[in-house]
Amino acid sequence: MPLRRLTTRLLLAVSVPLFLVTAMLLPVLHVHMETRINGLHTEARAVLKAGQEALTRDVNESLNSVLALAEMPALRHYLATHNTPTLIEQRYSLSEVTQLSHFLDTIISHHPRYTKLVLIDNQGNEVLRAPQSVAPGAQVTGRRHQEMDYFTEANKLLPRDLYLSSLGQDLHYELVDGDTIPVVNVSTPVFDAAGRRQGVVLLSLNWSYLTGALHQAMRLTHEGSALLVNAQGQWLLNNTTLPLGAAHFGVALATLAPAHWQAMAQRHQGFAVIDHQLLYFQTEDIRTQRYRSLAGNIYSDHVYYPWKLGVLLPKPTWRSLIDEETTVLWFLLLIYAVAVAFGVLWAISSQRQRTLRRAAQRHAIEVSDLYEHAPCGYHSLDESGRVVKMNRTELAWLGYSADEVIHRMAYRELITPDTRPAFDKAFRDVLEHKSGSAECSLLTRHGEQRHVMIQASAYHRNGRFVHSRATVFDLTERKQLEEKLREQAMTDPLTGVYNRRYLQTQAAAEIARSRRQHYAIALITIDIDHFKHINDEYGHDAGDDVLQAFTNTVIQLLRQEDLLCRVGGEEFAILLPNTPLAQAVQVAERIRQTVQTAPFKVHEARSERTLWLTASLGVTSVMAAESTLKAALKRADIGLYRAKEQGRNRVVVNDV
Ligand SMILES: Nc1nc2c(ncn2[C@@H]2O[C@H](COP(=O)(O)OP(=O)(O)OP(=O)(O)O)[C@@H](O)[C@H]2O)c(=O)[nH]1
Repeated sequence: MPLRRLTTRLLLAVSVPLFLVTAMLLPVLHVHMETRINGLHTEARAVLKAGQEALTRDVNESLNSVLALAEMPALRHYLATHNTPTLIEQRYSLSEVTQLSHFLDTIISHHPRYTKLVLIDNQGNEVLRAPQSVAPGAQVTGRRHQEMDYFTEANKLLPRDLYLSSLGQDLHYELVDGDTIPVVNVSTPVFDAAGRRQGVVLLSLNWSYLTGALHQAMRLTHEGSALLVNAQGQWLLNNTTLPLGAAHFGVALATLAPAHWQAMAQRHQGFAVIDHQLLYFQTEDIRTQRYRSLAGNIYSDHVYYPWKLGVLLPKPTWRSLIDEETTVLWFLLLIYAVAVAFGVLWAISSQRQRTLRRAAQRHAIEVSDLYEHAPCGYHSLDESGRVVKMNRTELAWLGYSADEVIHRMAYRELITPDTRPAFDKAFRDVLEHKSGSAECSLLTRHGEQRHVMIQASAYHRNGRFVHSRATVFDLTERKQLEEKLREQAMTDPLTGVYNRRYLQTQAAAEIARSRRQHYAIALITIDIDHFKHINDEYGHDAGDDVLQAFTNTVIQLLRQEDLLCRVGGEEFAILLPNTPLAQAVQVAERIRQTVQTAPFKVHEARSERTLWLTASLGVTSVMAAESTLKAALKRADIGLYRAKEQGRNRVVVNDV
């Protein structure tokens, strides 16, 4: 049972702290998570902005380059000579062509952003290309560009207008240094100084290079990805984007990642959370960015020419949060460990406290039982002597209930008036000297007295008297025993009447009283005649029987206040208070006559025998001047001897 309780407590001790700590930490972690998510939004916006600006800047610079080339006098002139063949030999030497070609080669080769530059005359014929090594794209056959959109569309434009070939839909690829790369063709018409149309300049942009620069500008880590699609949702990056799987230039995002495309297609900009990833996107239309270039109008083969740039960042999860901040994890584990440790300590200590409490309760019950049922009384009194505590033993002695005594009675009221002074002194001693004792008599509810010894001490707390603690010993039995012993010492064991010692002590009191009350005291001594003969004839036991029977006979002849004592073997004395001598003589005579006529039965071996006795008596008065019985006894004895001498069975008065 205790093991089960300990197990339950341990479970509570572990689960409650865990629950509390979790309940406390959850809001904190939630706020932390919110902060991280807000930070992620800010980061996504910043990354998106950086990417968008980089891409726009690069494209705009490219557009400006095309416009600048179209306005180069040498290039204009070169195209003009082509449109007027007769002028070729006149105006352009081979070295000049070579020089122009080298110049353009230098420009293109120093700008990895471009793949090629092509000069096309009004008929769609390619008149110059830089660098020479770049092969035509898949859809460019030969060196004739009459059918190509970048020629046909640009050839219709006004000066400083630009035409961008499509991204994605009609893809253009070129073989550059052995790699097939997507390109974006930018073309613009070339006019001579007279405003005559002389051809078209085509600049092909290396889209792989531009998007590579985009990644760098966005500074994406391996966890983030860039998304770039055109208005139709075609993938415009030539790389592999891990979260979305393998992607290549021109693939439809709707196929690759339907949810992402759905989110991006509905709005121009915004964000969405897809599969624990945060997608931020923004639509950009380079044609509306012309204020950043020198272009007039920018055209393309579609009504709209936007691209949608997006950034995909993993949304933080609890797991990622913890992985990132291992210190926090350890801190959390530490808090949990501390909470659990405290809980376990609490469980063990509370179990121990419970055991100790139970032991203390048992001990208290035992102590209380000992206190309540001790063979002696216990009580405590306050400073005024009022009972504040009393055990059942003492309550039983007194015959009161606890409710009647405790906080209701002063202990003094329970003590007989004659012994109160002793109690008062002892209580004062306790108050002043910390201990005291007194022999008192308790007055019970039923009016009886109980002689007790009280031993008390004071209980102090912080130097102040709180209450007394008293032990009460019942002396009644001891008193009774003492009385019994005293009586035994004063009583003749054979006959049960008092002995000589008692006679002498009691006589002194009687003499004193007679003196106070002025009455006479008489004394009679009695001796059985020839008692030795009874012993000798019938045995000692028969003699004892005779002594007992004799005593009973005499007692019946006396008053209650007369005192019969056995003062010798077969010799008795009777003290007669308030008795004049004459009356005493009458008593003595009555005794003599009764003894003479009374049959005394003695037991022999198997029979009973009746004996007849006589007794001799001496009578005297106790004189007023005598304080002891000594002289009176002597006088009575003299009277007795005289009676013996005169033949026994007679009363002789000796009152001189
Ligand atoms: N059975 C018995 N005999 C006792 C007791 N005390 C004394 N006696 C006897 O009493 C007798 C007293 O004898 P004595 O003093 O000679 O006197 P007596 O025989 O009575 O003769 P007188 O007094 O002269 O009449 C003795 O034999 C004692 O032994 C007693 O307690 N029991």
